[in-house]
Amino acid sequence: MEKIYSTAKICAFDNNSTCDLALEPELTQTLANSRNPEELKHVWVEWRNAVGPHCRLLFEEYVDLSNEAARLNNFTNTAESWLDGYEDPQFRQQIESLWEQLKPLYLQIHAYVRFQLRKKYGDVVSEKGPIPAHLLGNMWAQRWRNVAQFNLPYPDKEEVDLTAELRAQNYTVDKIFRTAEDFFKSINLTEMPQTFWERSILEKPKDREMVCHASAWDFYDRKDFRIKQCTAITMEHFTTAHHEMGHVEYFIQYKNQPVKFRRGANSGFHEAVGDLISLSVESRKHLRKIGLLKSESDDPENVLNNLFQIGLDKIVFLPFGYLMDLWRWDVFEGKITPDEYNCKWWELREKYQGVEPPVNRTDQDFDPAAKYHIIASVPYIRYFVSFVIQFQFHRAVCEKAGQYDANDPSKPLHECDIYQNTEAGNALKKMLQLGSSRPWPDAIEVLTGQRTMDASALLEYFKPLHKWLEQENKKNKVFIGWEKSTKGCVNTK
Ligand SMILES: O=C(CCC(O)(O)[C@H](Cc1ccccc1)NC(=O)c1ccccc1)N[C@@H](Cc1c[nH]c2ccccc12)C(=O)O
Ligand SMILES: [Zn+2]
Repeated sequence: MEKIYSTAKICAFDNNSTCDLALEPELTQTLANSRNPEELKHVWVEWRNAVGPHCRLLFEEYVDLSNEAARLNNFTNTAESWLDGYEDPQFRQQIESLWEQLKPLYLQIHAYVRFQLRKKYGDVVSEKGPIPAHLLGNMWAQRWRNVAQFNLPYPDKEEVDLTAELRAQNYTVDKIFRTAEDFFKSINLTEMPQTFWERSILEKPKDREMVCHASAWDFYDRKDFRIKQCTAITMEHFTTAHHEMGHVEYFIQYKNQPVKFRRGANSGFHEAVGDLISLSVESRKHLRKIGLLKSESDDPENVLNNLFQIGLDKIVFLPFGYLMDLWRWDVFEGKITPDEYNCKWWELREKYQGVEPPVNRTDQDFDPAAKYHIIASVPYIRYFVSFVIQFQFHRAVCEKAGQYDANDPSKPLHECDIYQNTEAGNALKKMLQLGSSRPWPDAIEVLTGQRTMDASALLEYFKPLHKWLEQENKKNKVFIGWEKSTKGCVNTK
């Protein structure tokens, strides 16, 4: 399935003699930059046609083999095996409770974006229904930052978008990774060893096919750590470089643990390290420090525009981060059978994300395979966990750096930047060095003083945006939530 996914190609929208377009970089770029709904629909549908049907039977076989392996390891099925690392029988209930706390914020940004998209695209976007998934700037509608420029709260205050700025300043792939490394070093974490630069693959090779989905690798010899990424000069890849290097920093911090404990406290911790650093990097204060933001003024409109763009990544991701394994847990437990795979997927996409397919789907399609983690058997609830705990980590390190104080409105959480603050870095380091040697509540307590996952830090970070969205949606009399989709998935049997 990885081979099918990593080598799949489709033909261009306006020219079907060009048929060598791959997910990265071509299709990703089109979904990010095209404003032509027909072209977006073409890329969205053709990608799914190129991967889904060819993976459908392989996936069924994978489910049986994976469950057999789980049983041989004394688990009931793969779902139980995947959840074992969270060491809490209440884990799924905790995730559901976190989603209930975060859902109101999601409903507000969803309603606002649907209103804006309707202004831009007209009736292809219904007033009260789910949002068509191909118009949101991303192949899986999991982050909507690429459609920020016609959704900004204060559009007349628009500043140059970061992808344009990176290109204007001739950022290279190497400079993207050196910039990320510089941040980690500045807070007293560790520079990349020489072999990292010699052995990593940071650009898509021209002479051969490669699994382009980014990944970080620990060779467990305490010296050899690498990243594989088909890096493009975009803001998304700039953030992904920090994400991948966060994995490598964790490898380095726990490298003196016994091999058994050279893992994240739980898988969400591993996904949170790089994204935590990105929360500082994407603050206006930091972007200005590294010359990616020219404007001197930090007036409230500019600050809110920036917070909104971060929300299009972080808030928007939450329902997707949840539904991915809601679907797979049911598949492994046999609650979703092969002929229900696709229509149950679209039920969850509508119920949690409020998105719909641009064209009707059937049980003969297999749209989950359009996402790397499904065909590569990479669990996904780890990212939902990460998107919650990274804000708890951010609140803790920002307090340590004296950049956040719950009682001081002049130091809001979303303006914090821990760059060059070694006290913050040392506090983070103490948690990372534990690896998986202690239960994860002990690890998170070392940094934050809390022993549980807690949505309050994320809600605190986005509080100004939440208030603005509620006012704006009320002013525009926008319908909050979504009615039943007119598109969807039909069983042909
Ligand atoms: O998949 C990734 C990044 C890839 C990864 O770094 O998480 C990678 C996935 C993977 C796992 C196993 C085999 C191959 C790829 N995980 C790792 O490399 C990794 C390394 C060490 C420990 C655990 C995971 N991000 C997610 C979502 C995401 C989270 N934070 C982001 C920031 C920017 C952009 C996307 C994301 C996605 O693209 O849907
Ligand atoms: Zn990761």
